[in-house]
Amino acid sequence: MLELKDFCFTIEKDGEPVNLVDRVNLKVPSGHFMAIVGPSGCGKTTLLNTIAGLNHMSEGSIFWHGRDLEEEGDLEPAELGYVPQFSIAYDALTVDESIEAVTRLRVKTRDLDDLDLRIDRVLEETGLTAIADRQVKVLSGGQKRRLGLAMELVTDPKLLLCDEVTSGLDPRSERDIVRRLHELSRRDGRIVISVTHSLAHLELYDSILVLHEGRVAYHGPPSGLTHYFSVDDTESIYPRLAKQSSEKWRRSWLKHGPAFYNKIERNRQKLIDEGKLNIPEEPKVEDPTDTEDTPPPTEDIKLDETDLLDAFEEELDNEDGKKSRRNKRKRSKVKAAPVEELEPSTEIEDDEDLVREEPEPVCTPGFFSQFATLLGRRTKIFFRDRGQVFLQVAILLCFPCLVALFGPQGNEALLQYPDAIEFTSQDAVKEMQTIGENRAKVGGAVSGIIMFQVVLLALMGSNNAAREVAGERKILEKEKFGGVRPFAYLCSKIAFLSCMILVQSVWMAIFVEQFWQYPEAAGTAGFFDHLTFLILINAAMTSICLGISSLMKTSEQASLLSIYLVGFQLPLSGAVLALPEFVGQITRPFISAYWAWAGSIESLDNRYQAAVKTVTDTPLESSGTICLYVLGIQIAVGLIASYIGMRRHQWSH
Ligand SMILES: Nc1ncnc2c1ncn2[C@@H]1O[C@H](COP(=O)(O)OP(=O)(O)OP(=O)(O)O)[C@@H](O)[C@H]1O
Repeated sequence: MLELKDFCFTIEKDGEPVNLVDRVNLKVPSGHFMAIVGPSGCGKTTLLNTIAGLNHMSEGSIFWHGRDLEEEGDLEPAELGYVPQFSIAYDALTVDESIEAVTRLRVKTRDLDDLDLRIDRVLEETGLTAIADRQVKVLSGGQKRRLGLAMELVTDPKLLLCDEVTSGLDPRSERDIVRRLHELSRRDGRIVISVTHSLAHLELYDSILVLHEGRVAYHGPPSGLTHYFSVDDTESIYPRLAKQSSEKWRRSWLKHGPAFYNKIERNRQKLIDEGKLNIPEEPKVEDPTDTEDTPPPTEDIKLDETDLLDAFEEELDNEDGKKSRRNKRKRSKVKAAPVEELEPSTEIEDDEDLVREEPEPVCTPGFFSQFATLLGRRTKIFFRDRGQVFLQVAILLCFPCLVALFGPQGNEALLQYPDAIEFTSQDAVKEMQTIGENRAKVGGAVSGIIMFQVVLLALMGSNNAAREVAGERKILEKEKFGGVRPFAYLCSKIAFLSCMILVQSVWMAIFVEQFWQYPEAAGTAGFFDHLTFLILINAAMTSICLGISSLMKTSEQASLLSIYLVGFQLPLSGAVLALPEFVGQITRPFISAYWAWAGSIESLDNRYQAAVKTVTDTPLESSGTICLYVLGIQIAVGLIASYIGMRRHQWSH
């Protein structure tokens, strides 16, 4: 049983509190299929999200089988399934792979057979078996919704919340989904709550909750809807709702709620007696008006309350289609059709299958298991996306080629000043001038080649990470909600991006080395120091852009900010033009390119260092270790920002 008492979700608008969900009192017994309907913007999704815990309840209480979730802790991720409006599967994966990944992330399975059994079960329950090896990107809208459903069913949730899973579907697919949800509510006492725009197929639900401006206007069986609202058909309900205030509707429902609950309970009891609901006996539903005084009947609405209740009760006893006392009114389009009269779905199991063994409690897998699954999935998605692979390979090959073009300039021999300088002849002056020009030229080329490598690797780093989290934010939010640890997610990103960083940086250093020999000091490991700085600049930009990607709301914002960040690296590094001293002191700590450039120059042969210094007025950091530390700090800051961003709740529907 799910029970809401004076359940509110409040926001601040212009400094005033506004209840988007207002004092909702509700009881939903086990094995129940409920629809939430109402005009656009009435708060259906907000109510669903607040029940799910995605919005924090402002007031009231929520009970799950008598347990106060606010005080005694939330539902376990496995107990709750939430099917959002958007697709939660990666286009590049197949149906089977998507379900497998989500099972591995959310369920600690005993062995591979157990995993296979689970996957096969949900494929069958959602009618996806025949298309299990099809890629998500080629699925129809209805198939994608069923996949979303399948991905939630892997944990066998006891409470399944669906947000407009039928919107935009053709009538056949819509009916198919509603029918499946109906079937799912008949198993293991599962409660299925579905927000829907559609007023079709309401007869498949056990109860309908009508919301108006965040308040309950009705909650009862579908058969009572038109009577309650004194309308001829369900389409007329919304115009009718608008005729009086939501507060009056709320009060009216509080008055009549008990009769409707009795009917819900009687219907349910009937299903149990007929063996169509395999749930344990539940205590009788109590009067929902216990929570507040029953208000006086509403006067504006011209409903004779006693009449209405009588008519309603009479109709309850007339499910075979006999006319009620209000027989002058046309029959509702949502005539209560007993579930057993509905045409059977070919893809739904027989009733005998509904009685299943008590499932084992589902445990969330550990960190390493989630990490391995996330990493495996990320790698698979990368290699499946041919466009992405092609782009990465093109960048990998072209960028070092661009740098190599300048190799010959950097290879030019560095002329030496004579030990004793005598400006006695014009030739000597000319020679000194030539040496000076040569030093400036070689120094400029060496500095330029290093900075070119650094900037291109910074660009690669930004390209690696800018969309990495923001591009899949919704899926991340959904998976966090399902029990995925943000730290496992972060580590999987670190592992995946580290491979990219190593390949790009090592290849850049080795390829360029073939055309321009790094002038390291004799007897030192200058080239490896340079390689380390190339790896670090790529890692720093990747890490910072990963942080940006995690903190930004959209991938467009993240990409734009990352591009600006790379764009500022070259001018603010001071490698081309020296910045005014005070500006340089302020900006330098944040410019990764400066530290990688300065660190690499520090590992050059002394003569080349001196040559570089002749072409730049920017003060060069004389300790490579400090450059290493600064880049290390930048990487750490980026990762911390990434973690904070990944943990942060950014659910949007
Ligand atoms: N976090 C929020 N902050 C401010 N306003 C919000 C927030 N969440 C929802 N709203 C507003 O609350 C109202 C109800 O939104 P909700 O999405 O729940 O409606 P709905 O009934 O599901 O609508 P629809 O049927 O069009 O999807 C809307 O006006 C929406 O703009």
